[in-house]
Order: sequence, then C-alpha cells, then structure tokens
Amino acid sequence: MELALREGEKGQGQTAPNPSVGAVVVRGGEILGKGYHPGAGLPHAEVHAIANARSQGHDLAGSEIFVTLEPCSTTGRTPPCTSAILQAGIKRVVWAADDPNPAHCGAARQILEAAGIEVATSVLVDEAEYLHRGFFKVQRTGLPWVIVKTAMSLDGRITRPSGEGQWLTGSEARADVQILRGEVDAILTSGETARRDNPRLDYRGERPGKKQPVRVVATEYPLAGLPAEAHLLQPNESGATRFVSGDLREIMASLAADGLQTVLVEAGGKLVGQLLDAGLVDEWVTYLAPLVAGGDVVAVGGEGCSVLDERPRLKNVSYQQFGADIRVRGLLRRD
Ligand SMILES: NC(=O)C1=CN([C@@H]2O[C@H](COP(=O)(O)OP(=O)(O)OC[C@H]3O[C@@H](n4cnc5c(N)ncnc54)[C@H](OP(=O)(O)O)[C@@H]3O)[C@@H](O)[C@H]2O)C=CC1
Ligand SMILES: Nc1c(N[C@@H]2O[C@H](COP(=O)(O)O)[C@@H](O)[C@H]2O)[nH]c(=O)[nH]c1=O
Repeated sequence: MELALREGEKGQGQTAPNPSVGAVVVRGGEILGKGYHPGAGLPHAEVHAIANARSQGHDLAGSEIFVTLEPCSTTGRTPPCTSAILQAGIKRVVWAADDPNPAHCGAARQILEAAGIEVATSVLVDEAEYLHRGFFKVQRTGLPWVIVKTAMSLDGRITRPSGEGQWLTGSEARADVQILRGEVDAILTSGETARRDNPRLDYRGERPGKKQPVRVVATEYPLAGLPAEAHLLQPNESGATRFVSGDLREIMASLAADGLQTVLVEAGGKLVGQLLDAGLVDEWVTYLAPLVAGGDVVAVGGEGCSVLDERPRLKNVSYQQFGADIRVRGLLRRD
C-alpha cells in the first residue's frame, strides 16, 4: 500500500475533480505492475496497474491489487474499475480509504464479494486520506483543501527592505515551493502581492504531465495597478488569471465547484489572517530564513488570529532543512 500511495502522488495536482489514486498488483510478494490515475477522463489507477502488469507478460490470475481508494463501481467517463478487476482474474482487493461519497461507499465490496473476491480495507487509511485530502474535503464540505505557504524571517517578516531584492529564502527552499505548487490545483494570491511582486505563480518543476495550477487573485480592483506585461495577465496552459472578491468562504466554495480541490495561498499577512479567521486553512507551510528582515509586513496580519477564541496550532508537524532555511509543515488544528 505504501507503493500504491507513492504511485498516487504522481497524479497529485492533475486529476481534479477526481482523486489521484495509485494502485499496485502483487502476487506472492512479487510486484507485477503499478499505476496511477493521470487525469480526469483517463483510465483509473487500477486499469493502469493491470495494463502495466500485462505489458510485462504477467497473467494476473490469482493476484492481489492494492488501491489507495475504494475502486469505483459505476460507469462515469470510464467503465467501472470493479469490472476491470473481475476481468483480470484478481483474487484479493485491498484498499486504504473508503469512497467518501455515501452513495458509492460499500458498493465495490458488495460487487467484489458477490463474485468471490476477498476484500480488505482501512490499510494506511490516514495516509490515503492525506493523499486524497482535496477530494475528501470537497466531498465532505464543498470547500477545497487550503494550504498557506509563507517565507518569513526570524522576526516574522515576509519582505526584505526595499532595494535588497525579493527573496528571503534560498534556492533550495524555493525549489521545494515548486514541488508544493505541483501538488495543487490552484494558487491564490492578493491584489496587493500581485502589484508589489509581479509574481508568476506557475509550476516550474519537472513532473511530466503536471497541469499548470489555475491562478486566482483576490482583489477589489481587478487589473488596477497591473501593467499589461504583468506575469499574471499572460494566459498560460491553465487559462487566464481569475480575479475574485467578496466573502472568502464563498470564493473557496466556487473554486471547489469549478473542480479545484486544493488551493495554495501565496499571499501577505492580511489575506492569510482573514483566511485563518474564517477557519478556511487546512495546512500550513512556513519556510524560515535565518535573518532579521525588519519592516512592518508580517506573516499573519490584519485582524489575523487576534480575534480567534482558539489558537491555531499544527499537528503532524515536520521540520526539514533546505539550504540555510527550515521548512515547518503541518495540519491546522484548533486548541
Ligand atoms: N514572503 C512571502 O511568502 C510572501 C510575501 N508577500 C509580500 O507581502 C506583501 C503584501 O502583504 P499584505 O500587505 O499583508 O497584503 P496581502 O498580500 O495580504 O493582500 C491584501 C489584499 O488582499 C486583497 N483581499 C483580501 N481579501 C479580499 C477579499 N475578500 N476580496 C477581495 N480582495 C481581498 C485586497 O487586495 P486589493 O487591495 O487589490 O483589493 C487586499 O488589499 C507584499 O509586499 C509581498 O511581497 C506576499 C506573499 C508571500
Ligand atoms: N519572498 C519569497 C516568496 N514570495 C512569494 O513568491 C511569489 C513569487 O513567485 P514566482 O514569481 O512564481 O517565483 C511572491 O509573490 C510571494 O508570494 N516565496 C519564497 O518561497 N521565498 C521568498 O523569499
């Protein structure tokens, strides 16, 4: 199942509105084939794993398949994966997380067990829920999974004094930001940051097939202050930048309704503080640069978390060094 999770990660940020599922076919401890769902409308992970095993000359009779999510049992844009599993002669199916849609949950077990296939579930379920966090969040709440990413100095500032250049963090940390951008469907920034930084907000990593994230700017003044040559005004593979304003929860719900399941926020403290206040943040990534930057642009500003009764804290925290910088990453929880 760990291998299936690694397979699923290959589809992250490119399968929306579908989940980025991974699958591995095994017999007697030997891996016969593996695969992942590469994008909506394309074959699912199970079909890729079965085809991968067959392409290596394996007969799948009597094999097992490990899948990160309950296999689909209905015909959507592609045929049901339960049918592909039955046709392949697989004798045991193991999945991590159940389908979060109550209308579908349990259907695969019924179909497979009725055909005499052994079923086991809930293997590495927390890891699978994390892999599929955008899909699960949208299914359960109608809102996308929101990740806030900030690069900040030791004194909690997010800009350098003017004339010193834009970057607080070094090239290694910024390369990691590209991996993070590769995991998401959309990047949200603010009008203020768009005007000050002329950001590109694209994916410049190396993952084949990765779709460019949709660029979204929260602003009361779309286009104002942005020169025609601003990066965000140049359409890319994801289309034109979207300009949004108003209630942040409604903005997030409309992004989810458009099939954007994971949103990375790369904005200043005012917007980040409002998102925290609204309880819209699920995951936090800070890159801490070892310098005192000074100035008054802080990582969480505006009303910020000052109006919260409950302090946001992180759980499942990881700490990793990139060059001279430290990344702190974890899931938001409320005390
Ligand atoms: N180090 C880092 O990781 C980062 C640093 N930065 C820096 O942060 C600085 C800006 O930070 P800060 O001043 O706190 O500003 P923010 O980036 O937080 O932007 C505030 C702006 O967001 C827009 N906004 C917020 N909520 C809404 C809403 N509900 N509807 C419409 N628009 C909304 C408004 O834009 P408008 O005024 O257009 O209406 C508002 O002025 C920049 O100098 C930038 O360089 C930015 C991103 C990351
Ligand atoms: N200053 C700063 C960051 N700033 C963020 O990166 C954006 C620029 O993105 P792009 O134009 O696509 O490279 C910028 O608007 C801001 O959101 N990021 C970091 O990883 N480290 C840094 O020191």
